[in-house]
Amino acid sequence: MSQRYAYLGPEGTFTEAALREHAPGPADARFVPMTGVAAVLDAVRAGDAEAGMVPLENSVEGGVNATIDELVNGEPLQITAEVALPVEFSLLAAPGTRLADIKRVVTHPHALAQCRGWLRAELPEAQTFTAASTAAAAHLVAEPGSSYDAAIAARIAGERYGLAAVAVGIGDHRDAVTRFVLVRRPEPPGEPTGADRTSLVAFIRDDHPGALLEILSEFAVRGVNLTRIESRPTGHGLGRYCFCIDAEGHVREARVAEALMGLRRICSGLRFLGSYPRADGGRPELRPGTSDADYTSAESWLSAVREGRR
Ligand SMILES: O=C(O)C(=O)Cc1ccccc1
Repeated sequence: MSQRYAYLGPEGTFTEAALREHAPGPADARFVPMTGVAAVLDAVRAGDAEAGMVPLENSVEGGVNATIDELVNGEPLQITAEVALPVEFSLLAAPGTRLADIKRVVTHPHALAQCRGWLRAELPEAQTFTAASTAAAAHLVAEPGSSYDAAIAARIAGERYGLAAVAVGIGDHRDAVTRFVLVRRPEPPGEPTGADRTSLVAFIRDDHPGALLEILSEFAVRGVNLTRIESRPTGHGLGRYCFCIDAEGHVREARVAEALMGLRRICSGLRFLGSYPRADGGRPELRPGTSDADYTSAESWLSAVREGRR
C-alpha cells in the first residue's frame, strides 16, 4: 500500500525539503501538503496519513511552539525519525520589485526571528507579518492584488510561485540548522542503532525546591546525557510548567529505561515521545558502569543476594 506522508505545506516549504531528504521518493510514497502543523498531526492521528513531517526546533530560535505544544498535549504521537537541515532564507517578490519598493514582508515566525538583523539593516521601515509557513507566505505574495510586497522563504518556493529573489542568504546566522521530526501513531520503537535520541515530556508532581534537579538526577546518575531541555507552560496556571527533554540513547537501553522508570515514579505525568536515530549520528560516550552489560550484571548480583547465594 502506498505510504502517505503529510507535511507542513504548501509545496516549497523547508519541511517539504526535509521530508524529501528523509524519504527521497520511494515510488509508492505520496507527499501531502497540509495548511499547518496541527493539520499534519491530526492527519496522522486520524489515519489519513501514515506519517507526518513537522519542524521541531532551530539552532537559532529554539523550539517551534506549535509543534511542541501539540506533541505535549494532543492525542499521543511518536517520533520515529529526525532530519536536520541547514536553511537558507531568500527575500522573494514579484519579478521587477526593487528592495526600496518593499514595505510589507510576510513569513513564518521562525524565519522572521532568524532574519531580524538583516531586516533591521536593509528594510528598517518595513512592516512584518506572519503566515503558517514560509511557502504559505510566498503563495500570499504571489496572489493577484496581494497586500504583501515580499516573503521570506526558500528560493525553491519563489520558483514554485513565480516570485523572484530580491536578496538571498538573508539569515543572520549562516550556519542555522532546523530539526524536523517524522511522527507516526504510537508503535513499538525500532531497534537501537547506537546513535539514538529519546524524547519525552515530564510533568512535575508538585512545585517544590529541587523539583527540576530531581528530574535531572534521574539522568545524571545513570550517565545519560541530555541534548535539549525546554520548559513549556502546561496551560494550567502561571508558573506551572512541563519539561520537554531529549536524551542520548534508546528506550531499549538499560540506562535510558531506568531513567524513564525513575521519572515515571517521581513525576505526575511522563509522556514518551519516541526513540529514534540521531540525524547527526552522534554516539554517547558511555560512563563506566552504565552499559547494558553493567545493568545485567548488577541485576544478577541482586538476584544472588535475594536468593542467599553470596
Ligand atoms: O517549513 C517551512 O517552510 C516553515 O515555514 C517552517 C520553518 C520556518 C523556518 C525555518 C525552518 C522551517
